[in-house]
Amino acid sequence: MTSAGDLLIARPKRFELPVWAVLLGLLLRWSWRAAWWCLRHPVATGTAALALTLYVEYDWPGLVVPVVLLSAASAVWRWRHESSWWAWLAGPLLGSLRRVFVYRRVWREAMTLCGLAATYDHRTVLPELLAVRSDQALDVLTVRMVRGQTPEEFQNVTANLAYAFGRRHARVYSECPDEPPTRSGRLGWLLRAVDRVRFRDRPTVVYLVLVRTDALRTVVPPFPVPTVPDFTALALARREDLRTWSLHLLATHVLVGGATRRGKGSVLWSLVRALGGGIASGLVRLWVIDPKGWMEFAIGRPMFARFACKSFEAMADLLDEAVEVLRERQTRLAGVVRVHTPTEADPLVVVVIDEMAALTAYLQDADLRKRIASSLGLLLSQGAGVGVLVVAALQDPRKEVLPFRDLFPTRIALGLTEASQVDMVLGDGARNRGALADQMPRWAKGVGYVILDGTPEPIRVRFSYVTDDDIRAMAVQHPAPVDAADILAQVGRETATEPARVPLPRRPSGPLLPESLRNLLDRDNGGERR
Ligand SMILES: Nc1ncnc2c1ncn2[C@@H]1O[C@H](COP(=O)(O)OP(=O)(O)OP(=O)(O)O)[C@@H](O)[C@H]1O
Repeated sequence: MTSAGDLLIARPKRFELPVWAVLLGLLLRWSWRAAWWCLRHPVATGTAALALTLYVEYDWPGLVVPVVLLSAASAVWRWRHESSWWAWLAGPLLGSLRRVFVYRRVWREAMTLCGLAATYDHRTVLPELLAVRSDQALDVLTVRMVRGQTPEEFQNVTANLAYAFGRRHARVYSECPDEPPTRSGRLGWLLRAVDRVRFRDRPTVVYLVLVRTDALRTVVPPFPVPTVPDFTALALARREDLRTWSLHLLATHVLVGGATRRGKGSVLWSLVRALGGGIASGLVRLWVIDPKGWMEFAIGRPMFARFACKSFEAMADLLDEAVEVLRERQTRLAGVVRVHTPTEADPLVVVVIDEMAALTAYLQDADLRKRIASSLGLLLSQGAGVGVLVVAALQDPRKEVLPFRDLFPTRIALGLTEASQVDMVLGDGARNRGALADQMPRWAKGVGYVILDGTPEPIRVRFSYVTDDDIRAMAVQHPAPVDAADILAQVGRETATEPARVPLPRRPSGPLLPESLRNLLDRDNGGERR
């Protein structure tokens, strides 16, 4: 049995330091820290040293005069070239101030409460805030993750991070959200070398983008119509960072998902507008299907090479003819090119379908529905490479409604009604990565999420709002050529009145007899067995 008297208590030996040694140690420690801080912040240190020298030499005028001169120079710079002023002066300055006075102050609390702090060796380890870069609308925080963390852990708490820093919108990127600029000129090689270091792949950091000023709150006016559209960059929307979001239309199909009255029309009309110059020159042919019957597209009719809006047979015919164009091009281009290049002789055919579910799910005529489904399946699986593209809008993105959802490589999600629909439109995990399309406020008409080429993270954009008057003006300025419908010698079919819808065959009315009995009666009457 062990008693208290048997226990051996071991105490570490304590050295008593004289007070002067303690004070000297503290002094050395703080001096080392101050020197290290100055080395890490050369601009702030240099500015402070300069200000001190000027003050000592010239008293107050030595400080006031340079401040006034620098402010005037800055104002002129901003007036003459605002973007470079933001990139080189205001952005870095504002970023440094916000880093110290906004983010560093609440960093520990925010990281801990958002569940991003880890514990190692009985110590709390936090993600490290490396840098903050600001522009007119956004703050981009470069954050070094704790060892063992992945960008997904940050993406899963994107909304928490936004609110933790007092913002409504945030996005987490695993790679630098900015692209390296194109450098040319005499010093281009040097700048390119610097960019290679600046934009190097950094798997240990994530980029947290916080929206400071929501640039998408105001309506975006229509973009100018280029004379020759660049099919790889059609300007359609404004991004959160005030840049223009451009659609890469070449060799892709586009799906626009959005609940009713969320602005699907503005996406389609922004696209039609961006293609305007090509419509008039014959470089693009728009084949438009509007199952809502004249509701959405009728005022732009002069711009369309083909238009079907009243009968579903005409819509099915239009799609069949698009398949014919596809087949003809496949035969002609096989072994010659891999991707069709639009020319006036061989234009890009864009089949625009508003409310696609009307053709794929709500159409009652089962035969017609099957016919439409088979044409759409062919167009979506084989049309992109030969320049027969489909741009479709729909409200309900479920598989039952749109079985070909996965055949659309480019997808746009406007305001949706359910969280699950976001991933249905943009792909698995898009909502976790920040596409909160189901939480759009009422004012956010025409606001949506898109996925940029090459990055898995979605960005928020607002499509330009093309009014009815703009559409009328476009129809006058950019009408389709008179022979626009004549791609496969089909002149006149669509300009002719659409065929009246043939009524569905009805079952002969009569006594409700069982099938077997009716067969027996038919046989007795000399009729054929059913
Ligand atoms: N980009 C936009 N900017 C501002 N307001 C817009 C924008 N797009 C649409 N709106 C507004 O939202 C309303 C609905 O737009 P739109 O008809 O395009 O929606 P939709 O999704 O096509 O509707 P539906 O489901 O009925 O087809 C418009 O009347 C317009 O006032």
